[in-house]
Amino acid sequence: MSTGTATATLLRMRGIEKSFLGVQVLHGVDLDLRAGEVHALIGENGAGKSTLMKILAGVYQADGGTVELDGQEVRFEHPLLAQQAGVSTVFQEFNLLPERTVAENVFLGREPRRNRLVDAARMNADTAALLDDLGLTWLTPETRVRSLSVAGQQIVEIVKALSYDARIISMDEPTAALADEEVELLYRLIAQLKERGVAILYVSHRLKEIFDLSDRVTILKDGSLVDTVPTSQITSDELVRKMVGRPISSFFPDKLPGSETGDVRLEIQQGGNEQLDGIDLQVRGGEIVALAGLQGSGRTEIAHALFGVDRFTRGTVRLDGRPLTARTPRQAVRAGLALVTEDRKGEGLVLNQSIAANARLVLDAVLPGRVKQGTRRIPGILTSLELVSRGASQEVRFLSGGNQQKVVLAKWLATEPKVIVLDEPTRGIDVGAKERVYTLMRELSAQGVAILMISSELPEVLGMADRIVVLRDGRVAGVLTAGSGDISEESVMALATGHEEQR
Ligand SMILES: Nc1ncnc2c1ncn2[C@@H]1O[C@H](COP(=O)(O)OP(=O)(O)OP(=O)(O)O)[C@@H](O)[C@H]1O
Repeated sequence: MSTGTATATLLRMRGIEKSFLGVQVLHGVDLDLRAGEVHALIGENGAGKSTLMKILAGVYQADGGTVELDGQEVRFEHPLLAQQAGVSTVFQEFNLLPERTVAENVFLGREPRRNRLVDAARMNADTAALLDDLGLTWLTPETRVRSLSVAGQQIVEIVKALSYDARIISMDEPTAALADEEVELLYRLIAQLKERGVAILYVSHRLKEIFDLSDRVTILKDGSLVDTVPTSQITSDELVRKMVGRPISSFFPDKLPGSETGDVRLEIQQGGNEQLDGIDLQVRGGEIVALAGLQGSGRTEIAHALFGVDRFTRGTVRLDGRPLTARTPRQAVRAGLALVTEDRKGEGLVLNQSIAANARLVLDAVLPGRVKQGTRRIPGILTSLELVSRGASQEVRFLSGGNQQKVVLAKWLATEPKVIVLDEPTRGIDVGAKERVYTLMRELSAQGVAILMISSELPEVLGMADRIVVLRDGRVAGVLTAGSGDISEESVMALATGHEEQR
């Protein structure tokens, strides 16, 4: 136990100020980190979380305020200086070299040498010792990073941080790309880091994680500090109110009055290819059908096969009764499909172009005849998504991650699709904006759009879907209907894992 160190303040940030291009985004923020604590940092999209984290990491320089480490004022002019002082950051985009091994990545730029040559044996042994210490014996120093899962790569980043004797590790939405079982692994690793007295600064939009993991939570709003509180002393409603500035009453909005389920718009009969087999699926106009399942169960593969990214080699797909044979995404869009993917790295957004230009990207590229009409809808869509920006002419690279995701959504909604496939539509989006996305889904349903939603967040699946199609190993493991009584997180998981018989 590290109770002796649990209260020692390692890091003290005071009055941190930061402006970009003359616009102030941090207004005198204070933050303390104690040894052995998980300190959550939360706030709406654009609140300034990443900026504060990057100042701590030496990526950005603060315009004002002070940072003290162990009571000594420090100023990290470069990320390497922060790292050498024991302050490491695990960003969402990893800084690993995929073709090199785990050990080569951990010791990149400071390889142990013997007679001027890299001492690979020692490097591997030192890495093995670090892995061993954390009980990560399934990971070997000689493994090439490219062959690792996202979780594996994240672990390499954490091991690298520890090899620098990190006493502070910041994590930016570390579970965003992890499967459920990998999240468990991360939780265990975080518990071990705490035991060692490492302070963890944890940015996440998932409230469950904040309550599962954190000892204290700091809330930012519009670049200002709202509060820092022990997590055990705040309810999730209070937390949301401090963050969004208003209570969120019914998180999942009810169906709009007059919403009716119409004819079948999308139908897959016995769809199959290398990954999928015997997929039967129907989505009616006005209906929201969720695809649930573990990562690799075939959820995204169905979306890709529908959208012409991949293909069904068996079975038939119909859209409004007519056979759909999209061989390319372009054909799929023309037929009336939209596929909104979780797009965090800006794939599909042209980062150095404006919000306005990005929002009409699909219209311009694929639906020239509808540009005028579609473009008119864009401002309304962006407003309802609560986009935080300095106007439609702002380049998207200057938007926060969550706000970039909203532009991706807008780009697809502007095409007025008949069938919309939403792949993890609210990942990285704050709670207030999530509510807006759900309301928007209800509005689209009321207009007769058929919605196919892929989501790893079971509360979202249960809160929004009329039917849940649970996949396992590329097949439909079962279909659950909303309001039928047998529907719960457990029943979905039981189907997804194949453990239904054991319950
Ligand atoms: N390099 C930059 N240049 C200009 N403005 C920037 C830059 N980086 C961030 N901003 C602006 O600073 C503000 C805070 O952004 P930041 O990325 O810190 O938010 P965040 O709280 O991490 O949001 P999210 O939850 O969406 O990731 C936003 O208004 C953003 O547009």
